[in-house]
Amino acid sequence: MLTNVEHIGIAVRDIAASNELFAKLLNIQPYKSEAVESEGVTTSFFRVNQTKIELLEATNPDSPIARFLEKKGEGIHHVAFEVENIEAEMERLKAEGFTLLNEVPKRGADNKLVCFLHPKATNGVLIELCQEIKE
Ligand SMILES: CC[C@H](C(=O)O)C(=O)SCCNC(=O)CCNC(=O)[C@H](O)C(C)(C)COP(=O)(O)OP(=O)(O)OC[C@H]1O[C@@H](n2cnc3c(N)ncnc32)[C@H](O)[C@@H]1OP(=O)(O)O
Ligand SMILES: [Co+2]
Repeated sequence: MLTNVEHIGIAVRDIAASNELFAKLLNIQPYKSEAVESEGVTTSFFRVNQTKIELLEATNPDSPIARFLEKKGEGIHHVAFEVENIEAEMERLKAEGFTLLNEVPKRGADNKLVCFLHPKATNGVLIELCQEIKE
């Protein structure tokens, strides 16, 4: 079950400058900055009521964010949905014909397990599934 839009991922070239811009826009400070080495990104998170804005800057040229910026420039990169059981959702979506970009849930930012669906199978929108990691 997809319960809510957990975050909207925005690709940016300069996360320090974008932190200032979004802090002005939202009138709040980011609650977290976190690097995710496996994804070649550094992120910062702003909480906006039930959802979040995730800013993403590439930390190496092979990062998905670097390739996205090269091709499309700054902008909305993905929409992340919160799920209660990521494995069950991955199985359901695979059976429905969606293309999973990772067959096993992987560690994301903000204490989550994540999986991505190929945008070609979702009308050109990169979709991320997120499940909170309960300690
Ligand atoms: C996990 C940490 C954090 C979190 O929230 O926890 C994150 O969100 S990390 C976010 C960064 N990580 C990822 O995005 C992982 C999943 N992404 C991928 O595997 C790739 O980026 C992929 C497969 C979506 C695209 O790979 P690549 O750019 O190497 O391939 P192409 O350039 O050939 O793209 C293929 C096709 O897809 C279109 N595309 C690419 N990125 C996006 C996007 N973000 N949204 C929509 N469409 C996208 C691209 O334009 C190509 O289409 P075409 O019509 O052929 O031009
Ligand atoms: Co994300």
